[in-house]
Amino acid sequence: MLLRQFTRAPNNMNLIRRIATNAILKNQTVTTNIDYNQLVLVDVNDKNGYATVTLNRPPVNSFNLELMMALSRALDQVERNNSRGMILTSIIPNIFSTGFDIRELYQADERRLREFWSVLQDCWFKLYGSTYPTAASINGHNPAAGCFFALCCEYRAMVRNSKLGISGARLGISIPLPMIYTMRSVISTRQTELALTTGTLFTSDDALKVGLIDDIATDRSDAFAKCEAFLDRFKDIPPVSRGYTKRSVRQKDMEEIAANRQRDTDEFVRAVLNPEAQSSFAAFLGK
Ligand SMILES: CCCC/C=C\CC(=O)SCCNC(=O)CCNC(=O)[C@H](O)C(C)(C)COP(=O)(O)OP(=O)(O)OC[C@H]1O[C@@H](n2cnc3c(N)ncnc32)[C@H](O)[C@@H]1OP(=O)(O)O
Repeated sequence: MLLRQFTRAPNNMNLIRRIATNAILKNQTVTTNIDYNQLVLVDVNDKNGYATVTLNRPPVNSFNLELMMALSRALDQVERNNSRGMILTSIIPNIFSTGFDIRELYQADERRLREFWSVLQDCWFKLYGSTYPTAASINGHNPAAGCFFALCCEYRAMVRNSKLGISGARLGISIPLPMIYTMRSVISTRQTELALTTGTLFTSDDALKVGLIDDIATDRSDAFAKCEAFLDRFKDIPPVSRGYTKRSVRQKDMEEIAANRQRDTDEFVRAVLNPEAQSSFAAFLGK
């Protein structure tokens, strides 16, 4: 009960979340027969109160609408459980995520595409705007959208010999604002612009040098242990003041997206349906 009070969101952020949620309640595509609890696993460690959120869509954890929805539900669960912290990771041994499922983008149905982006926005509000401490245990390659979710966290440990970055430029996709704001919250504006306009995929050494990750790990269990050690740093910090401060740092970005959610979605649809991007997707899929 006490913990619930400590971790409650500031009122203005509740408003942002309400605006955000209302926007997607209209026109939702109904997806049936999906076991969302299996696509993203949520496990809470009783000893330290940390939740582990594990992406579980082999072979490469590509984000289709269903995986995105499962992540959104998992983040709700973490919030509801009043977890003391959260570690985002993947079940696949050497891959965190391949990013968006190209099959979701190629010759996409516009209505489903809009819903896809709307759910991504939700995930962003929930993860980037979370009050509890967050860490990403990057156990392998993480190009594109998976990198975006890892960057929403407060800390990243990545196993050596993996690559990470938001590579959309290589496919002819312009990068939407939530991704820009999120990367800019981790590295400088100059480095963000450079990374996103070149679609750079950073080696672990280069990612560490530029500040995209905080530590290099020897393997997945080392990455996970490093994430736990990061979360432990907040053990003696009162959570409510910590949460408010984190939210205040990130608030401007979220207010801007909440106020321009429709425009952000229109931009995403335009970016994905543009002929240059569509021919990259076709080439990827061997069409
Ligand atoms: C406006 C949007 C903002 C822009 C930002 C991001 C958008 C995106 O996220 S677009 C997606 C970008 N992602 C990529 O370009 C990554 C491409 N994939 C890879 O580099 C490798 O697959 C990876 C390093 C992740 C893993 O390599 P391997 O372990 O060698 O596996 P395979 O390459 O053999 O892949 C296995 C299997 O999965 C299929 N696959 C891989 N990625 C995707 C994907 N993004 N979408 C759909 N399918 C994907 C791949 O084709 C293989 O399929 P099969 O040949 O049928 O086995």
